[in-house]
Amino acid sequence: MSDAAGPVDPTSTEAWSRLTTIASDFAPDLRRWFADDPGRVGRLTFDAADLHVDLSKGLVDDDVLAALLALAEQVDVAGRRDAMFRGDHINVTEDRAVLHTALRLPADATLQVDGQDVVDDVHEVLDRVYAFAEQVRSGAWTGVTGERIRTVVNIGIGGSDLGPVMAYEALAAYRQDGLECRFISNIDPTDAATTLADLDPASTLFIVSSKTFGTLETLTNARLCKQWLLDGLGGQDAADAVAKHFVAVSTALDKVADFGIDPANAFGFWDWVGGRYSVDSAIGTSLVVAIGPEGFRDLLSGFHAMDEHFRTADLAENVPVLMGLLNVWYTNFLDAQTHAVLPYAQLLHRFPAYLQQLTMESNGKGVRWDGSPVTTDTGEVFWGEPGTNGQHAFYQLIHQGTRLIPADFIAFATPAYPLVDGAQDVHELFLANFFAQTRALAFGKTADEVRAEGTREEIVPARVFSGNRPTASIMAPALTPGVLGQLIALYEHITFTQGAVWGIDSFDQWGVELGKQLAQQISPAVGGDAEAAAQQDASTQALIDYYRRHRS
Ligand SMILES: O=P(O)(O)OC[C@H]1O[C@](O)(CO)[C@@H](O)[C@@H]1O
Repeated sequence: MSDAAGPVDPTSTEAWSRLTTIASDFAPDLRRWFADDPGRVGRLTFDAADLHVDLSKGLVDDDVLAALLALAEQVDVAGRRDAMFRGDHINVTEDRAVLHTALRLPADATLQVDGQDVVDDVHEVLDRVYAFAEQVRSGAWTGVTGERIRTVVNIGIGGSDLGPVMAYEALAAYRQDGLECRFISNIDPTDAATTLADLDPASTLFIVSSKTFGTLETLTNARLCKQWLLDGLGGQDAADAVAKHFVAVSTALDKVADFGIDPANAFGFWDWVGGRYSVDSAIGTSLVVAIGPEGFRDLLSGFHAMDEHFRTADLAENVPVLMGLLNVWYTNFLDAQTHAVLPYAQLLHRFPAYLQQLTMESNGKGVRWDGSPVTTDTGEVFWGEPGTNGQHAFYQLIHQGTRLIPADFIAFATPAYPLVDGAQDVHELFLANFFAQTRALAFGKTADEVRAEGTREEIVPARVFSGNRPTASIMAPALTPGVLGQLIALYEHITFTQGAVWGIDSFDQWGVELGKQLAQQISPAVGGDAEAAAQQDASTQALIDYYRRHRS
């Protein structure tokens, strides 16, 4: 499967035909499959690093699995994976290597890419980030008035925000007391205003995080924050204040300097790190400040452990490959359109949002990496909320609605904050819900079972649960930095596997460009430029007109 030859069309493979045939009269019956096959759970449960993954409640039997693995062989998922790890330019439309896996290689590894040992580069920057974070954590780094830094505000959007904020929330138990991180992402001025409202400029440090350092939202927010800082400090020399209160993370260090941030206070990364794959680069600087270099090292080791599993495990035992293939089965053969991610861990409340960028910006594509149209549906709409909140909101549809919604359930044996209600361990009650939901979804409740409870016949149908609703259960001992790294890498590689099957470039994001361009073009019209307004379509003109009549 060479890039020159273009991707293999998955629908042209023998395995795809086999899957089509299987799907045509597929009648999943998890009750029977479990009853008839005592080995099912053992065969479909896997350990990858610290993650324990049970796929037995998925809609998959041995035939389906064999055909999916054959599909992976026939489109050469392993070859594409190896090309990624090697540093080949598999991001074809941007002619770039895709090497987020190099960000978590240990310092004694080597990886030559385009004539350069990238591991040296990675660790040189990591050491600088760690030294900076230690200074902030210890109080050695002070603001321009000599005050200790109490709040670090990360300014970034997309991958320069979602990863750090998700991990900051997830690892709340590992944060240093007395040092808070906040995050500004939206260009809605309300975001900056509410985030800064109760902060003291003298003890606030900003990290401007932007791969390109050209993103409108981030640069606008950075300017707002600079103004807020200078106004609040009153009379301090601007250059001195910026030097003590602003650092930057970017691949474009020249633009950082243009913004007025000293390159000595900037941490670089490389074009081979995609934004949505960058939380483990210097983009994670706010997180390093929060959890410390030791915590961040553990996070990186977790990523690396999952990378090694993905790189070396047989496809038949390879958890990201299996989960990616199952998603292809659900999407392309069983007509699933969305995928729920349901963490039974309050601290993972931003994980679904993080996965939305990872999966949907990666695989929401209509052309393959050679420019030809895709030959089948791609992408899945990822969404979710932490359990048990979701149970009291949208689980109704997952249990009894007409759509098939594969769902990943995530839980941890040990809670971050153990609490007891009287004699009852609340975490166990929480976990009982986690176990109950996947069981209910898999095995349902028949009409006879409903009747046996004495239910009136007219409402029996409403109380039946069909079952056979697929879930994957992911468990780990605890939500540590290492386990979080494994979890993120798991989903990165699931996303990779799906993209490889579909033959798409999962590492570009041209779909976000048109809206950005138009926003620049429409901006003068919003500000009252009649000529610019006249160039807009009738609907847009009318909406802008409404805004201009109603603004205060
Ligand atoms: O880090 P930057 O360059 O500011 O980009 C932010 C985000 O914008 C995008 O390029 C497009 O939304 C994302 O891929 C990226 O994470």
